[in-house]
Amino acid sequence: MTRKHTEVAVGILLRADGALLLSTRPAGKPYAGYWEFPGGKIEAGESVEQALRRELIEELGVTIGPAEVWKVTEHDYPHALVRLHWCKVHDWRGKFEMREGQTMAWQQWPLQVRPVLPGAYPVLQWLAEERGLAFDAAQFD
Ligand SMILES: Nc1nc2c([nH]c(=O)n2[C@H]2C[C@H](O)[C@@H](COP(=O)(O)OP(=O)(O)OP(=O)(O)O)O2)c(=O)[nH]1
Repeated sequence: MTRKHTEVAVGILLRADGALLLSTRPAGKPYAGYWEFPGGKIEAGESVEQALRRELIEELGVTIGPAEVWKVTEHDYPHALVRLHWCKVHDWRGKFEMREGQTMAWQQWPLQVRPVLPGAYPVLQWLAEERGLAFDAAQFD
């Protein structure tokens, strides 16, 4: 039987100084406590951009400006087969509030947080390559 994909919108929030935003997965979700990029499941009828805007208001209290899909990846977890639609985001407004009890961290390279969701490894690899840096996924398990 083929598994149905769960479509997910994910935001790579990039600060002017190059730092990117990661946050921890809230208690009660699969992989609770793992670091991830903010985002969540796309609901019926939503575009990636709409889903991302809604999720970031729900999770972080910030409203993002324009967001275009940069990469699409897939990851097969025991709990779900996910298709991740990654958007780089440079503009947002509002004050960050952890509305789901998570922790957030602006990270410069090399990233300091562990563990990171494995579904985010390919994008971390591309982001590192853009900066001419090496990325070793094994360090983030
Ligand atoms: N947000 C986010 N999800 C990711 C990343 N990498 C990755 O594999 N995923 C996967 C984990 C989950 O299976 C899925 C996101 O679903 P979720 O459960 O966090 O979404 P949600 O907030 O809409 O959840 P829900 O409570 O409404 O069910 O995507 C990432 O960097 N960020």
